Amino acid sequence: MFVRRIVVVGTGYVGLTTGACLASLGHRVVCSDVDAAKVEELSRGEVRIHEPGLAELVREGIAAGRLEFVVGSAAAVAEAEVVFLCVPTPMGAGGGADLAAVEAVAREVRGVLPAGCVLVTKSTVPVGTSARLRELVGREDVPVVSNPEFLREGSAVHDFLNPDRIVVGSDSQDAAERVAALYARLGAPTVLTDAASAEMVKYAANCFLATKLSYVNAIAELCERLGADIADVTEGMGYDRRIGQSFLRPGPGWGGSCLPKDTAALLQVAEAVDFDFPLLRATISSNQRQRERMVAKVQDACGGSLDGVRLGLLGLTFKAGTNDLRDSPALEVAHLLAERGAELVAHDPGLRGDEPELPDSVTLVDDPYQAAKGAAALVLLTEWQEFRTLDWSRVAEVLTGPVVVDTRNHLDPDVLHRAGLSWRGVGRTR
Ligand SMILES: NC(=O)c1ccc[n+]([C@@H]2O[C@H](COP(=O)([O-])OP(=O)(O)OC[C@H]3O[C@@H](n4cnc5c(N)ncnc54)[C@H](O)[C@@H]3O)[C@@H](O)[C@H]2O)c1
Ligand SMILES: O=c1ccn([C@@H]2O[C@H](COP(=O)(O)OP(=O)(O)O[C@H]3O[C@H](CO)[C@@H](O)[C@H](O)[C@H]3O)[C@@H](O)[C@H]2O)c(=O)[nH]1
Repeated sequence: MFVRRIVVVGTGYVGLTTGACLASLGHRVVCSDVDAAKVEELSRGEVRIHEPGLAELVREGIAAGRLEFVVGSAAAVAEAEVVFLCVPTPMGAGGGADLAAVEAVAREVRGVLPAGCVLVTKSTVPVGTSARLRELVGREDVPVVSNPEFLREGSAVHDFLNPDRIVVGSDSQDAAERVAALYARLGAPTVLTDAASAEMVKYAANCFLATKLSYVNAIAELCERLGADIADVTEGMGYDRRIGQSFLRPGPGWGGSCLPKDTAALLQVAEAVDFDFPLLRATISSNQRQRERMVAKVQDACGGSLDGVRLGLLGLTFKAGTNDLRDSPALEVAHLLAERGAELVAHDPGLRGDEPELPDSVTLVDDPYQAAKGAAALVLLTEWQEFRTLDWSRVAEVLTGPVVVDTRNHLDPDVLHRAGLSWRGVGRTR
């Protein structure tokens, strides 16, 4: 059954993907945002974020008359059947989730939501937020539903349309079923539960993923000390179906717009109910240590000092396939290298150079060979596919030192060795 009017508030990674994908499933969607310039661009089919297939879906939705963009939420929701909140919930003071945007929208729309309309939180919000929103909205005729989103950046459209599961929680069974029905065509396993449990699923999943990565990064360090090879170790672990092969790649630490803020938020929620959570604290502190460990690796590769040393960096985004720099481990490693006196020249295929998050200490160049030119070492920080197939002989010619530090174990050491380069990975014996 198609819904005549879905409103999606917030047109970022989650909101725009949700709006465009729901329109592609046949629903009629209005997306609203406070950013008037963005709304204008989106109305022309121009998409700023780098997500495969998203711009195409947006243009198709507009052309089919099923997707439109407006500024502000109050007017948009007047005839809505379902309203999705997809606004930011960044890390606030003390580590908790800042709910200012979610609450601002709730206040903006509470007087104009039609009777029977369902208000859905898709933003990641702490347990108890649905209950708080119900009070804030103060409308018996407007049920509140939690429907957390699990998409990954870089594969947002694919993940939305091929979800591992749909989670919908509410104290109103009827409202939860109406929201679950929107996804019926996707045929995904659906968990229908109460609002608190749905909110908890999201944090429990992200914190589990972060813990898995901190664990793998620690095992990689142990491999280095004991002479074992992390690639073989994780392959051997991953064949156990209870563990699985995914999310086992060591790196410069986990980052991005979600895992860091969500781990901090769950820790704060735990503290608020007097629950000591040393496991999660260690997950977070190990991640900070991992970044510092990568810097020590680079320093060691450069003979002990980074003062005045020129380094080429490959990648600055928090992972490949996105132009998102929020909480990027690569940026933090760059910051720590600059603090030790290194001169940094970087290339990232996802960046244009006008991103406000780019620090002054890094010069961004258009191609990887320019980043390598005159550098004492090349440091790979983000696993862009194109870095695997560089002309390594050309890289070796322009580097002043023959060293490549590969913080993602992304490159083929044999290929680099053949080009006369020395390769240093993470937790590898080769
Ligand atoms: N990025 C992801 O991969 C991802 C995945 C799952 C869940 N989430 C969660 O989804 C939420 C949104 O994340 P995002 O990455 O899409 O954020 P984003 O920063 O990419 O986009 C948020 C959008 O909301 C708009 N906005 C802010 N305040 C508004 C208001 N009052 N009214 C209307 N629009 C407003 C902003 O202009 C922006 O366009 C967060 O809670 C996040 O934790 C994100
Ligand atoms: O084997 C791995 C996998 C990931 N990472 C790093 O972990 C971070 C997070 O990666 P990923 O989870 O792919 O990125 P996100 O797009 O932030 O997605 C996470 O955060 C989203 C927002 O909550 C959730 O919806 C997703 O399910 C969850 O995977 C990045 O820095 C990656 O480089 C590794 O170092 N090794």
